[in-house]
Amino acid sequence: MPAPTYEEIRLAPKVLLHDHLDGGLRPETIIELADAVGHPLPSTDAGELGKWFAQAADSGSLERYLETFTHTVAVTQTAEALHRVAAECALDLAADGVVYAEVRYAPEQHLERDLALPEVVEAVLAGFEEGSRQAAAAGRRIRVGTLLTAMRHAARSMEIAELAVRYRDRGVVGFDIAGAEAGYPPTRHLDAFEYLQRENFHFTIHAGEAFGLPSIWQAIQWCGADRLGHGVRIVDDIDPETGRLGRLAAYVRDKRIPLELCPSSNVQTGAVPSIAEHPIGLLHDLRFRVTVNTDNRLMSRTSMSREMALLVDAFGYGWAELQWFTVNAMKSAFIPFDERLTLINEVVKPAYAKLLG
Ligand SMILES: O=c1[nH]cnc2c1ncn2[C@H]1C[C@H](O)[C@@H](CO)O1
Ligand SMILES: [Zn+2]
Repeated sequence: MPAPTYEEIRLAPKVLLHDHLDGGLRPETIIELADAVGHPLPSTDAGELGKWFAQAADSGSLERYLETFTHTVAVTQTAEALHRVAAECALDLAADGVVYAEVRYAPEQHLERDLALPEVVEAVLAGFEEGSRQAAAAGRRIRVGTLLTAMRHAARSMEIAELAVRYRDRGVVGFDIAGAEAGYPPTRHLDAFEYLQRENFHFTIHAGEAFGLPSIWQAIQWCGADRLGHGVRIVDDIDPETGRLGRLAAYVRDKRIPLELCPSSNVQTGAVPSIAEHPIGLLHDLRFRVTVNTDNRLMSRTSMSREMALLVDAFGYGWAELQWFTVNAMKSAFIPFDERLTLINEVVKPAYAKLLG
């Protein structure tokens, strides 16, 4: 069977668990929003600006990669701006064939003007609803859940965890911590994770991206993370010659802990040397609960379809593997089990059954 093409992949249903709202703005929108608030940008030409983000993020360091967010955060400090970028996010994902997405952002980064935390959350939720409604009207159905992120270098994780729980029945489906990993272990936020567990809520933790096994171990065994944001460094606990797993890697695989892998982002931050050398190949072969994600579509100039197409090219994957990634992601989502099952059985499987022929 011929390899899936980019256009065929775009039309196939896909599921995305790790995508940052402030990492996915359209360059044109950044320019308009920046103009309205007088924020200076490296370029006011949409094509040039898109290139600038990709090049600046292509730094080989997570810290330098994160500096590019100054611009996207600076222009999203009002309810209108947040509503707009959330609506456009839902539309862009739907146009790319994503049928279910969990999109995250850090509410604490949008308080520079006069918004309060609940206003930030409400603006984004309303934007996702509006974008999803417009996408459905255009024949592209998408469901978007929100994860609230706390910044790991800051000290607001408890407040953000409480905010997430407060909005749990209005579209917020989980919690996350992000930001520079080295020097900011997840255990700094243990009180927030313990609170979330007491509330029977769900969370993922960025771990094992720019720092290795101790970060993954803490995220799982101290903090109780349901999923790992990236988690790619779990390969450090696998013998490359024999495929033999260390205790932590065995635990992650045995417990079916989902890995939110983001191939292009990992190449940009220097976590891996290239897509072809990305440990996703090994982790797939060893049947870890692997999922494929975009991380930041603007900084990586990517989409779910592009990430999948890159893997098809590098590893020779076909529809069977793309279905496996998609079902893995849907199984690992933070929405209720019956709703996940419905999406798997009524949306994902019938479409891939046709593609598999
Ligand atoms: O891949 C990432 N690792 C750690 N932090 C990240 C990554 N991508 C985005 N962020 C940060 C920058 C954003 O401003 C923040 C919230 O989305 O999360
Ligand atoms: Zn991320």
